[in-house]
Amino acid sequence: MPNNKIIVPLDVATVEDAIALLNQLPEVTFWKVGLELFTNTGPQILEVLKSRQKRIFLDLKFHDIPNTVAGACRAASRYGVDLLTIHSTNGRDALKAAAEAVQEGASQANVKPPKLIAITLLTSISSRQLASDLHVPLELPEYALKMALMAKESGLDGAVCSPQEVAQLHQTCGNNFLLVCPGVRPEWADKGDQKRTFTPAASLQAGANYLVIGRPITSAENPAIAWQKICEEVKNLT
Ligand SMILES: O=C(O)c1cc(=O)[nH]c(=O)n1[C@@H]1O[C@H](COP(=O)(O)O)[C@@H](O)[C@H]1O
Repeated sequence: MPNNKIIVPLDVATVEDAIALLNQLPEVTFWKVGLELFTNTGPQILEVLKSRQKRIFLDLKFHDIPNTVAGACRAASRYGVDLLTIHSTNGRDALKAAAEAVQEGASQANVKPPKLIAITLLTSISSRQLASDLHVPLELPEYALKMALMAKESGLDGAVCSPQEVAQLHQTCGNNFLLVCPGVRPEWADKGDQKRTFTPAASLQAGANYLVIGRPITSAENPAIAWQKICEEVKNLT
């Protein structure tokens, strides 16, 4: 079912608001808990999601020195979530340390280790900003690919990338490297702060394993109808 490939972020401030979304969207099987909700309320929402048999993407985007990143990944892996993020710009040493720490944390808690995936380049950054703000002299697709390859070589399970780069990453990194794409916008939705977008159908056709789609659904006047429209768009895609 293609709609099992859509992850909806709980980008809200309170557990009550998160539960309201869960109730409005009972068909969503995979939810993302990110910085806003986790910083406000801690791990409480993870238990709510587990009690409803939902899959969980814990998107805490760790970025620090190897020892600190490893400690954070070890701790996060004890929650028994399905996906966990760190930034590829942590560098190779931290990525390797994080990959090991994920296994340690999960085995300490006797849970399945999460798939550890690295942000290649945030989907809110344009080619121009990559050059002018981040002072990266490479072309954006080449930079994203290099970040994904470093993550793969460091033992990570996959990467987060924009759908505009996913075909190239899929071709180079292979079928076993998980590719998760935010920056997904149906034709009828506002882009907001997202710069490198594709539609849901085009993102899946380009090879994304999962799509992260937030505001087009969660900020819609009727989230259930927005969800249905997106499911309709992707229904014939595998
Ligand atoms: O790691 C992420 O999920 C992420 C990486 C990235 O490069 N861009 C990005 O938008 N995200 C997340 O994906 C979600 C996108 O939400 P919408 O822009 O509302 O669809 C947000 O929760 C972001 O935190």
